[in-house]
Amino acid sequence: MPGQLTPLLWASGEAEHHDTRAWQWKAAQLRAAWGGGGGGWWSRNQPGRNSPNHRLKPLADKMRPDALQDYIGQSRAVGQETLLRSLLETNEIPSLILWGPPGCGKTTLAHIIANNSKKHSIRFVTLSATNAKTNDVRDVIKQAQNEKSFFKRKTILFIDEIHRFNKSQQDTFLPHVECGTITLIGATTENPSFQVNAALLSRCRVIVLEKLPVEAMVTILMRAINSLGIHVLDSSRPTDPLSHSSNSSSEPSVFIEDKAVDTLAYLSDGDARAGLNGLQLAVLARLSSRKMFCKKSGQTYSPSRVLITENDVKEGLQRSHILYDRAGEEHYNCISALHKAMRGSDQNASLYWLARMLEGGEDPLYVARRLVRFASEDIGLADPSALTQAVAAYQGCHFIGMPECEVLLAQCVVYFARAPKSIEVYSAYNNVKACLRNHQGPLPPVPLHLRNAPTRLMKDLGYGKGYKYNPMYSEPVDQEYLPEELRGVDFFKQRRC
Ligand SMILES: Nc1ncnc2c1ncn2[C@@H]1O[C@H](COP(=O)(O)OP(=O)(O)OP(=O)(O)O)[C@@H](O)[C@H]1O
Repeated sequence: MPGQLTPLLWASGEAEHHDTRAWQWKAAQLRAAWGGGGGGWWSRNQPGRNSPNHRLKPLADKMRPDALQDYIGQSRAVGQETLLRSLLETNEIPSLILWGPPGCGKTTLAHIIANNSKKHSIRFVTLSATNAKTNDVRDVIKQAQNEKSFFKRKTILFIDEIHRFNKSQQDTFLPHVECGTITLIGATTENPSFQVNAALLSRCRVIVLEKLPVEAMVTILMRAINSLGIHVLDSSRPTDPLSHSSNSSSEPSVFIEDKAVDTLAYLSDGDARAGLNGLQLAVLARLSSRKMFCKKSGQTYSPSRVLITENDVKEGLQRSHILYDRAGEEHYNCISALHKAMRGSDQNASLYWLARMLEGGEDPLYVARRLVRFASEDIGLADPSALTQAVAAYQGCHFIGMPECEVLLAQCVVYFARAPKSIEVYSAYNNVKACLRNHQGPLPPVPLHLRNAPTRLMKDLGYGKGYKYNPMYSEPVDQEYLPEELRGVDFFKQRRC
């Protein structure tokens, strides 16, 4: 295993993330790779090549298994001895919430259930909470009611990213799950105890899916590699595949180093979509740059063998990651850029970073939570109403969801960019925390005069003795409120104590 590499987080060039032109250039390169030079080989070799729009589908979608026996890993959730497995086998599907990290197989499991249910004449309807409106849910429910009463047909409603539905949207289907008009299957990357209505949650079985382990990732990648007709090169037998040019067809033979497969499996961090996208981009990039220049003849030629190396897959993974990443580095880069733009009072850039996140499918509540923090950390007492604004924006987003809530966030972001800034409270509080953390030995006792004395014994021990009750004095009271050993310390002025 490549020890020093961190999954999905190797150096990607800070400047590139913050440079729009670099971003656009990467996207253009990527598009070229998808439809460009390698496209011919790709469309002739990829799985599902006979379907009319097969060139448009990502490899991950094409490799999605249709049956449970091809579903890799996740044995704790759907292994042989599990309850869910026996329910699926007898086709008794309960309402489910599939909870797990991106690319671990939630949609795939729903797809397998859909396939199975079609065989038993059960309707399977899919909605994505990122773009479905409450009316879409109502339509599905109405149809489900008709199907149930006229044809005795059951309906399974699959809602991808169910956590993006707000409370009132989730309330729409609660009674229909309760009375059995629909069986609900929701998929979410977020903890359902916080993001799914308690009433709805109590009517669903929560299935926890895990990050796919490296071995499962290798199996998934190897299936794709085999179906693409790519040969795996055994690194224990060092031969140069490019030196053998026995291939007579015009199609190149594609090879991949075995360590490239291992590295891809490892760096995908349990996300099969990232791994398969990375593989696809590595192959396409290598194929599209296949033309070589021969110094001797002065002509270009295309070698009949192409080798995908460890570096190619890293590059492929990095490219796919930039475009599809919602849970990784790009998500943190963008929120950091938004925070800094607001801190720098640049309303223009603040709006840009906000839109870039929302358009990329970011959860609006994630952004709203950051605004609540910003209100106190960066604006603080320079404009205390900022905190109210942020909390209101958070609640508004929760009530109305995307896309309607985007303007609430935009308003709040511009308000914050324009607001006066003060870190007085934030840094004073940090000074107090540093003081407590750096303290050696037992913490100083609370001064006796500041202690409450609800019992006689406490009074006898001197609790509350000498305390001056401020409202009784017309002039400022001279009284110490810090422990004895901190006397004179001013957290608002000094950095450390
Ligand atoms: N357990 C699995 N077995 C085989 N292939 C898998 C498995 N999990 C994922 N895949 C592959 O990865 C692709 C992406 O998986 P899927 O769409 O199910 O992820 P997801 O958990 O729904 O992710 P997200 O939360 O990002 O939507 C699938 O199309 C499939 O090719």
